[in-house]
Amino acid sequence: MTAMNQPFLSASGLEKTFTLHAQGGQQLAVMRGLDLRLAPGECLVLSGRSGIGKSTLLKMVNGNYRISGGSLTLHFNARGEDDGRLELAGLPAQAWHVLRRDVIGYVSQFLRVVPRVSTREVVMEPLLARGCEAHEARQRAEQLLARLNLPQRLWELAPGTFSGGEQQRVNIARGFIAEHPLLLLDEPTASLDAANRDVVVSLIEEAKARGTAMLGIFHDQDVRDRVADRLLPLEQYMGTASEETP
Ligand SMILES: Nc1ncnc2c1ncn2[C@@H]1O[C@H](COP(=O)(O)OP(=O)(O)OP(=O)(O)O)[C@@H](O)[C@H]1O
Repeated sequence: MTAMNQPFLSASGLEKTFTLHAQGGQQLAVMRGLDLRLAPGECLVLSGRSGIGKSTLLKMVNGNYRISGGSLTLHFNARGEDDGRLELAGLPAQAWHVLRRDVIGYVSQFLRVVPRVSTREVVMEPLLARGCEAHEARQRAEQLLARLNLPQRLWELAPGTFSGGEQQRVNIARGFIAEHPLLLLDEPTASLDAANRDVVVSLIEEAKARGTAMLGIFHDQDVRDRVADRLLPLEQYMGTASEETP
């Protein structure tokens, strides 16, 4: 087996149960027994009906949701960078901070806006956090914003008042700028027009070519067909909470 066939991310028997503290500690079993292998340069697309647990899985991989059971593992040796496996269940907060800076990028559906921070700075920030020179980060940010057709007059403004599609493009630029080896994509094209969807497809293809492993959710069938190397249907891994819903 070549290094490219080794997974960069794997899950085995992964489980997620939410405890609803506001509702008397009621347990909501969303996922059980999920297995996956994601290789460098591969885009695996999560499929399944609304509420099946697609975003939940991305949030577990990003460390936003605690892992309830099973294992979720990064394999650094698959990229020839380091010899080792890193188990993500139970990692301390500081380790997640470093992982999100250097390893795991996340394009969420909605931009989390910090007031008074300009669009250009929002996009530059992941590179600056890694110690990249400001002029280089600025150049990369501007290239991406231009590619995503965000008008230059908006670059100096904080994106809080931008339209949904404009905010999504800022989010995409911020997510792709740091070229993390693992990228999580939660409906990155949901609010975009056809021309900008094409730009995102190109960004994904380029990321694949440099060996980025991607786990994504794409409701747009056309985009999904263009970017997916494989689909992972989540129905087979649903917990009892989903079985109760028609
Ligand atoms: N923080 C949370 N607390 C409690 N339950 C949650 C939480 N986050 C998600 N859930 C529940 O987990 C289930 C899966 O939700 P999730 O958002 O992962 O679904 P999805 O497949 O991404 O849906 P959609 O396609 O509609 O976005 C849902 O029943 C949801 O109510």
